[in-house]
Amino acid sequence: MKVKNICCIGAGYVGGPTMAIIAQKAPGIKVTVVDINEKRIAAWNDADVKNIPIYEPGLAEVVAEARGRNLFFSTEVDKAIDEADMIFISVNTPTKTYGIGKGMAADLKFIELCARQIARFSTTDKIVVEKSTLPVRTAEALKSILDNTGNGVNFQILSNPEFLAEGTAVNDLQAPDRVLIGGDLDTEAGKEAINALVDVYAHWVPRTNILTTNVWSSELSKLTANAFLAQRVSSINALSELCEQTGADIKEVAKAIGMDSRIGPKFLQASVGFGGSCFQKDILNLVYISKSLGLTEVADYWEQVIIMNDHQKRRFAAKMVKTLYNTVSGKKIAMLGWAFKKDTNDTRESAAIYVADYLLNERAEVVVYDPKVSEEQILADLDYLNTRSAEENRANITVVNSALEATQGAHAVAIMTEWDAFKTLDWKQVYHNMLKPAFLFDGRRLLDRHELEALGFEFYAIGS
Ligand SMILES: NC(=O)C1=CN([C@@H]2O[C@H](COP(=O)(O)OP(=O)(O)OC[C@H]3O[C@@H](n4cnc5c(N)ncnc54)[C@H](O)[C@@H]3O)[C@@H](O)[C@H]2O)C=CC1
Ligand SMILES: O=C(O)[C@H]1O[C@H](OP(=O)(O)OP(=O)(O)OC[C@H]2O[C@@H](n3ccc(=O)[nH]c3=O)[C@H](O)[C@@H]2O)[C@H](O)[C@@H](O)[C@@H]1O
Repeated sequence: MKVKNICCIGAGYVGGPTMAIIAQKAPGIKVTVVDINEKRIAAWNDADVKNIPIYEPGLAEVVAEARGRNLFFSTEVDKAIDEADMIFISVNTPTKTYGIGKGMAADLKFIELCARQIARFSTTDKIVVEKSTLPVRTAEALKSILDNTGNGVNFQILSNPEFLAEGTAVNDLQAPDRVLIGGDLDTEAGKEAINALVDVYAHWVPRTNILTTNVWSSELSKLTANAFLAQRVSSINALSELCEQTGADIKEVAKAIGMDSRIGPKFLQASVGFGGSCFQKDILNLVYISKSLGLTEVADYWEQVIIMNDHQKRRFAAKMVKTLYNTVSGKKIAMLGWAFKKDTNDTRESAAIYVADYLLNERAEVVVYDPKVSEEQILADLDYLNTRSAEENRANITVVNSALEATQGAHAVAIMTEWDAFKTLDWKQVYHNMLKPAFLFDGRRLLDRHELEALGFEFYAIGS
């Protein structure tokens, strides 16, 4: 079967970029991305392509090329479902905040709603593709809903997890290390569905890089990949603390071990802690599944990755307080960066949120600058923690429009996100702007200690 019409439910960080690339690379396929969030869809359709809702290098150009040709954004979910022969589900699967599994399990209510909607509005056979990250065996639940509530049409369910990283999404999608497709390898209809999706990707991905497995392996591989990646960050961060106590330098250690081809150099950058919408959520999900199956040791093993990450964020904030003579009360602290990594406007689970919260508890006056994150988002992130009232947050945090403005009259500066622009900042001017001694805390190992100390800064960097 040849796919002609794709619908993707969910126009977020995954659905938007993924479908834009499919539309760009397969101009013969009509791709419609739908969402219930009208504001988001309006932004995707904004006449000025610079206003699309997700900042991702190179994405606006791809959208400009395909939008209106074979790429469409719409709120008409039902219509797009019925017209499509393949439907991607790319909705959010956050950690549950209520009931059984609260704080650990993935909340699948949005997935179930999609399944029920697909069942209700489908009048022809469909291939349904899990693009969202899901607990292993979710396809079983999807199948049950689709088969029991549908109009008698046939559904094939595939798992096709997404491995893109934010900030590099376009490149990751255009040249993926691999594409993973899980499906029912035991039936002809299952194999046909798998081949249909393989053919979509084969428009630009070499067939040798398209891996097909059974559904459960595919679902579990996604959680496993994120767990391994996050584990590397927690491992290097654990050792960064040891470096600080012993005179070793985490950058030198990372380089030394990374040159071992069995270990490899990637994902060994010590930091103030990993953030992003997925690492924590997916590991918690893995821990929850393991616990549910009675695998206590497996659960404890992976939970440690999160425990270490929380420790790293707290430790960084505590170090600031200790260095500033054990009090930051009434002191102005400039935080440079709020996004969870550079080249994205996404702030979900960013370490900056937790460090700011800690400093606000210590009654600091926090000033934030991020080149891509709005004041509205920063305040919403803090309010979401519910640590204090919205009024109290607004009284003690200020968001400004430049790094230099943020550092004016500050007691300390903290680098929270590794934006390239912070590397080339006029640090001499920053020093001049600040109260003395001028404390600088580098949570990303972005700056050169010798240069900054030569300018007069009291310099602290993670892992040295
Ligand atoms: N953000 C990332 O870099 C990656 C995320 N993932 C996974 O992809 C999934 C989606 O993540 P994001 O795109 O970041 O989430 P997101 O929150 O940016 O986007 C999800 C969208 O789905 C929409 N939605 C929810 N229910 C809907 C419904 N019933 N009908 C229509 N639209 C609906 C929401 O309005 C929202 O715009 C998650 O499972 C996540 O774990 C996987 C790889 C990378
Ligand atoms: O499932 C997902 O959502 C995605 O999660 C991550 O992608 P992402 O969170 O966008 O970004 P990463 O580059 O993985 O960074 C995650 C966090 O770890 C931090 N990090 C990363 C690498 C490193 O060496 N050190 C480090 O502190 C980053 O600063 C960031 O806060 C994975 O890299 C993707 O493969 C996956 O698809």
